Parts: sequence; structure tokens; C-alpha cells
Amino acid sequence: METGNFRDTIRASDCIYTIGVAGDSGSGKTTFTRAFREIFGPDLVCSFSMDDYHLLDRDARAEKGITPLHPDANNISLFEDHLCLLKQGKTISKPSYNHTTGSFDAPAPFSPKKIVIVEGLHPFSTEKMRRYFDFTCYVDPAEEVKYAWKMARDVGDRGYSRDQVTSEIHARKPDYDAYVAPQRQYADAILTITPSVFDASGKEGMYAVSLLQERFENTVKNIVFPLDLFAMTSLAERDFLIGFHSEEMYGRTMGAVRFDGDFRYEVIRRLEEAVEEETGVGSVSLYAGREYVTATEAMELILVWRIINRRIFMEYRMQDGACMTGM
Ligand SMILES: Nc1ncnc2c1ncn2[C@@H]1O[C@H](COP(=O)(O)OP(=O)(O)OP(=O)(O)O)[C@@H](O)[C@H]1O
Ligand SMILES: O=C(CO)[C@H](O)[C@H](O)COP(=O)(O)O
Repeated sequence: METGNFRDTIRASDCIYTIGVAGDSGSGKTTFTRAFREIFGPDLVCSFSMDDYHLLDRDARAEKGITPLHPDANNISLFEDHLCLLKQGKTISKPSYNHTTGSFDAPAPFSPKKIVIVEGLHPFSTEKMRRYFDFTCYVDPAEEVKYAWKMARDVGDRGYSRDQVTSEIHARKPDYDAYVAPQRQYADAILTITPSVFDASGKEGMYAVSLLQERFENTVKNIVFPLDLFAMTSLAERDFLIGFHSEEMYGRTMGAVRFDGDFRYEVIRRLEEAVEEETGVGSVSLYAGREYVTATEAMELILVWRIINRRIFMEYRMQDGACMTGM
């Protein structure tokens, strides 16, 4: 396949590329896919939250004593049906959950674009859902990180008090462990986020991020994603770490690449240029004008590369008539 004009390849293709991003509320699902959305743009990418498939509104959940993380609080079968239709390029009448009111707005028509990103609590929790996703990613911040983000977001944007958020966090944990976390075993990529080793006080909001994935059998020939060792070793004034290790998870051997600290923009710019050159997506300048880029921002680009790679492999497979599965 020619990867020189990959954006046009996707545009011209009949295939709808479906990406599922699972994780707890406020775990960074939107944040980590931001670079991908920006690079491919709104003409090719659409997204929605599986929160729209809550079955019970906020009052009904409180009355029944059920959290939104319990499958019974969600219309799982409607979501499965809709995902199947979107994968076929069909328009759905999508429900809509309103986080401001805690209730439902009227359903509205929703048509897929060539790339559909679905974020949520349970997007690949059933076998049927997993069948319709081409790429799955699980975002997994350490509890202390996740709770700090959730507190800031729910108090700042969703009108909850600190006490309400704290008791909600405790009430949700058993359902998170039972129904959300197990999806890690089905994810093609897992992002873990922990406090940075360079920020012992935790006050700077620096994080170490790892991308875990199963080993590939092959790389994509002649496509490179370079880390500029010169810029890394000669220009940096701030601390950083890049590491790699293997770990066993649900019987799978996962390779984990870890970024921590701050990276000179020149290093990350080479990665942006590689995405531009190798895929022909046009200008990629997510961090232009910056001196440094954080580990989480750098990882957004690595994830972009991983998602593009899956799509390239799908293109190879489609030449054999398959669109449904990835590698
Ligand atoms: N990498 C990060 N670095 C710093 N803060 C982050 C990061 N990722 C997420 N956050 C913080 O956590 C909050 C929630 O992030 P985000 O909206 O990406 O989560 P989500 O999983 O998409 O949430 P939702 O439950 O609404 O789907 C954001 O408001 C942001 O402040
Ligand atoms: O787990 C969540 C995903 O974002 C939310 O808590 C859930 O969607 C319910 O939303 P709200 O708290 O606004 O009623």
C-alpha cells in the first residue's frame, strides 16, 4: 500500500475505522485522543461518549442506589446495535445524556465519518462490542492521579461539591473493579499514568506515562518514527526518562514504553514531522512554539502512531477483502 497519502486513502475507503477508548470517568480518554483528532480533523473523525447510553438518569440512579458503572444502568444492547450500524456506515438515532442536567436530551441522528471514536466506561465489555472495534485502548491512571483529576473536573465543571465527589469515588470503586477495569485484558493498547519521579511533591502535575501493547510480529516496512538522540542528549535542560520493560497481564506479554519528565520540542517535532511525512496528513504542529512538551503530550503522539499503524495494517488486509478486524 502507498502510505504517502494516507489521509486520502482513508477518505476514499469504504471502511469505517472504529476506535474504542475505555476507562473510568475523568481518566483522560478525551485528552489522550486529542492529538489524533486534531491530526485527522473533523471531516474524517467523529466521536461520542458511551455515557449517552445510560439507561437511568441521575435521579433514577440515586433512587435505585446504582452507579453508572454498573451494566444495568446502561443500555448495552442498544449500544451494541448502534456500533454495528455505525461500522456499516449507517446513521443511528443516538440517545444523548446531559451532564449538566443529569438527564436525557432528545435522541438525534448521528452519521459515522471514516473514523469513529467511542469513549466510555464499557465500550468493549462484551464480545459483540469487541467484534465491531478495530482498535481498542484502555486509559488507566493510578488512583491518586485519577481522583485528583476527577475532583478538579467534577467540582469545576459539573457542579458537585468535594464531599459529593469523595463519596461518589468510594461508592463507584467496587463497580469500577468489577465492570470497567477487566476491559484492560481486551485492549490493544493500555496507557498507564503515575506521578512523575521528578515531581515527588505531586504539586507540579507532572506524570509518567506508559504505553503497553503486545509485541508485533512485524514492523511496517520503510516507515520510521525517529527519536532524535542528538536533540535529546544535547539540548535538554530538564530531566526526562525513556524506558522499556515487559510485563505479564491477563496471560499476555505486554511491552511497555515509558516516558517521564519534559522533552525538548525539537525531539517531539521530529515525531510530528514523521507523522506528516509518512502519512501525508498535512501539517502537524500540535506543540509549535513550545520549548518543552510533557510526557503525556509526547505519548499522545506515540498513540497517534500506534492507531495509524493499525489502520495501515487494515488497509493491507482490505486488499484481501477484510475490513472488520485489525492485525
Ligand atoms: N494527561 C493529563 N494531564 C493533566 N491532566 C489531565 C490529563 N488527562 C486528563 N487530565 C485532567 O482530567 C480531566 C478529565 O480528562 P478527560 O476529559 O480527558 O477524561 P475523560 O476520561 O474523557 O472523561 P469523561 O469521563 O468525561 O469521559 C481533564 O479535565 C483534565 O484536567
Ligand atoms: O461515570 C461517568 C462518566 O462520565 C459519569 O459519572 C456518568 O456519566 C454520570 O454522569 P453525571 O455524574 O454527570 O450524572
